[in-house]
Amino acid sequence: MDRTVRIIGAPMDYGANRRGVDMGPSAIRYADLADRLGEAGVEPIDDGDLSMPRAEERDPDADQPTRGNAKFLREVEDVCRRVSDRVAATLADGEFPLVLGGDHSVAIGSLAGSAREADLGAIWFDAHADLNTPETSPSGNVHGMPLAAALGYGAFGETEWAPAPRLRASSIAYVGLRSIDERERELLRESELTVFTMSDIDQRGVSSVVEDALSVATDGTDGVHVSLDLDWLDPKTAPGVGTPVRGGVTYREAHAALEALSRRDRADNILRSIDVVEVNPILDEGNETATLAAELTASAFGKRIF
Ligand SMILES: NC(=[NH2+])NCCC[C@H](N)C(=O)O
Ligand SMILES: [Mn+2]
Ligand SMILES: [Mn+2]
Repeated sequence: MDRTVRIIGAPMDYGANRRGVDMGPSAIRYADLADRLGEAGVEPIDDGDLSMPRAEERDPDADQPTRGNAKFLREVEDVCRRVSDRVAATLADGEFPLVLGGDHSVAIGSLAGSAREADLGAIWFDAHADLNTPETSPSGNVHGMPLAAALGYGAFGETEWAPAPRLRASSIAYVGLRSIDERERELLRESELTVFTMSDIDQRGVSSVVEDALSVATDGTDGVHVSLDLDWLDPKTAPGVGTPVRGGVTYREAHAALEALSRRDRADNILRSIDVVEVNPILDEGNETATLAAELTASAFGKRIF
C-alpha cells in the first residue's frame, strides 16, 4: 500500500483537565512510531506538534463560552480549529492524517476536518461513550464530549467550529464500550449511534464485531475515521491512561481488531483518518502504553506478523 501518512501531534491536555496527557505525542514517537509505520509499508512524514495555547490562568471554569459546564472550552476550540484545518489540508494533498493526542477532545478537530469534503463514517474504540454535552457532563471535561460535539448535540449545536459537517450518527459505531454515564445512556438511546459493548466482544469475538462496525461506518459514506482511545484496552495492558476502566480488550484482541480494519482497507480502501489519544506517560509503566499505541497504529496500516 503506498500511502503517505502525515503525523500531526496535538499535545492537548485541557480536555482531560489533567497534566501528563500532553506528553502523549512524544511518548508515541519515542516508541518508534515512524519505523513501525515504515514496516507497515507506509511513508510517514512528521509535521511535529501544534502549539498549545496557554490558558490565562489554569482556571478551568474561567469565563465559560457556552451554557453548561465545559472546562477550558476556549482552549479546546482554538486547538481543534487548527487540527481540523491541518487534517483537511492533509487530505486535500492526497495524504493520510494521523493525529496524535493529547486527550480525546482533539477528535472534535479531526472529525470536523475529515468530514469537510466527504461523507464520513467513524469507529470509536473506547471504554467510554464520549457523548456528554456541556449540559450533561458529570465532570465538565471535554474529552468526555467529542462525539456530542461532532454531532452538534446540546450547546455544541450553537457553535460553528464543533459539528463535523458531513458526519451522521447512523454512520458511527462504538467498539468495546463499558462505561456510560447516566445522561449519556439517554442520549445514546435516542440517537442512531451503533453500540458494540465489551459483552458483544465476549460473545462474538472482536473480529466479527469489527466487521459489523465497518458495515455501519462504510454504508453510504466515502471513508472511515478511526478514533483509538488507549483506555479501550484493559488497564493491565495499557496503564498509562487518565480514566482507566477494568474489563477492556486484551493485547491480542486489540491487534486483531486493527488487523480486521486493515484487511478491509486493503480490499476497499476505506480508511480516511485516524487519531490515537489519551496516552499519559506520567501514569504509564516503562512507556508500554505509548508502545502499544505505536504498534496498534502500525497494525491499522497493515503491519502483519507474517
Ligand atoms: N476520552 C475519555 N477518556 N473520556 C472519559 C470520559 C469520562 C466521563 N464519561 C466524563 O464525561 O467525564
Ligand atoms: Mn475513554
Ligand atoms: Mn475517549
